[in-house]
Amino acid sequence: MTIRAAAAEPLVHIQDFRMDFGDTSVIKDLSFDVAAGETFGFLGSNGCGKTTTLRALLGIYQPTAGTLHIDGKVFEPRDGARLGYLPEERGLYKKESVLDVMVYFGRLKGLTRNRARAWSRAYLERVDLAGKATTRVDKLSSGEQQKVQLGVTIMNEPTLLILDEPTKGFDPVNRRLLMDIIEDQKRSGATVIMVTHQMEEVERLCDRVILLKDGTARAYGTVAEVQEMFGGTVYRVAYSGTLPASSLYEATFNSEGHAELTPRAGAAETAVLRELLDAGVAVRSFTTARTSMDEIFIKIYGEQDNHVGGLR
Ligand SMILES: Nc1ncnc2c1ncn2[C@@H]1O[C@H](COP(=O)(O)OP(=O)(O)OP(=O)(O)O)[C@@H](O)[C@H]1O
Repeated sequence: MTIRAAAAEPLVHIQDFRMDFGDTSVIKDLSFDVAAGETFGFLGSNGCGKTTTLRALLGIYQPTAGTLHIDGKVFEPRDGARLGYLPEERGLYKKESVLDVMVYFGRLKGLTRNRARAWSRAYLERVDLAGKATTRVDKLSSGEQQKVQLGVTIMNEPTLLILDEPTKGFDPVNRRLLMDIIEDQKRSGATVIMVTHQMEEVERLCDRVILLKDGTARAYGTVAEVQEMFGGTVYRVAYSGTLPASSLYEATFNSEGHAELTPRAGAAETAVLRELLDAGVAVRSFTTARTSMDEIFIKIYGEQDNHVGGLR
C-alpha cells in the first residue's frame, strides 16, 4: 500500500474507539482524524492511553470497539512499506555496530545496500554520531541509541510517521536537533503523528492536537483553537505597586511584580492598561500573549488533583 489519502479523506480515521483491559476501560470513546500532510500532536498525561491508541491503530492491539483506519482500512503490517513507527519501547540489535544495524534495517525497508549505507553515514554526520558508526549499539548512551532509532524510522522517507515520545530523555540541544529532523520530514510532505510531553515542541511543530483525558478527547483542534478554548489571550504585566481588584480581568501572580491578567468578557488591552495606570500602578511592561500550551496542559490535567480523594 502507498499510504496516500484522497484530498477529502483523512489519512488516519479513528471513530468511537474503545479499549478495555479486563475490567478497566482505558479508552472509552475516542474519535479523531489526521489529514494527509499535517503534523498532529497526540497529548495527555502519563497512562491516559496514547500508546494504547497507537498500538490499536497499528493492529498490535485488537480494539474493544470502534473503527481505526489508515488510508481507509484497518492497517496490516504488509501494508506498511512507507510507514515509520518509533515505538515507546526502543529496540535495536545491541551487539552489532551502528552502521551495520542501520544498513540492515534499510535493507528490510527496501533500500539498496549502497543507498542505506550512504543515507546512514549522512544521517550519523547530522546527528553528531559520525565517529560512532563502527561502535556497538550497546556502547552508546541511551540518547545516542535513540538518535539511531529515529534514523532507522525515517530512512525510507515514510509518508506516515508515528513517533511515540521521540525526544524523551534528550538534552535541549539534541531535542532541538531532533525537532529539526522531524520538521524536515514534515516539510517534505510526511504526515506526522507525535506523542510528546514537551509543549514547546507542540507549539513549534503541530498543526493540530488532541488532548486525551479520562478515555476521551478533552480538546481537539488547531493549536490556536485549543489555546483560545482554554484561555485565549492573556496580558503579562511587570509592575510596581498593588494591582487593583477589577471586573476587567483575573490576575495570576507569577512572581514579585509579575502577573498574568486573563481578561473577562474580552476586556480590551487598552481598557485594562488604563485601569492599572488610573490606580497608580507603575507599569514597567505590558504584553499580549496567548495562553501557552504548557499552561493549558496544567489547567486540564491539574484538574485531576482536585478530583482525587482519600489522601488526607
Ligand atoms: N497490554 C495491556 N494490558 C493491561 N493494561 C495495559 C496494557 N497496555 C496498556 N495498559 C494500561 O493502559 C493504560 C494506558 O497506557 P498507555 O501506555 O497507553 O499510556 P500512555 O498515555 O502512553 O502513557 P505515558 O505518557 O506514560 O507513556 C495504563 O494504565 C496501562 O497500564
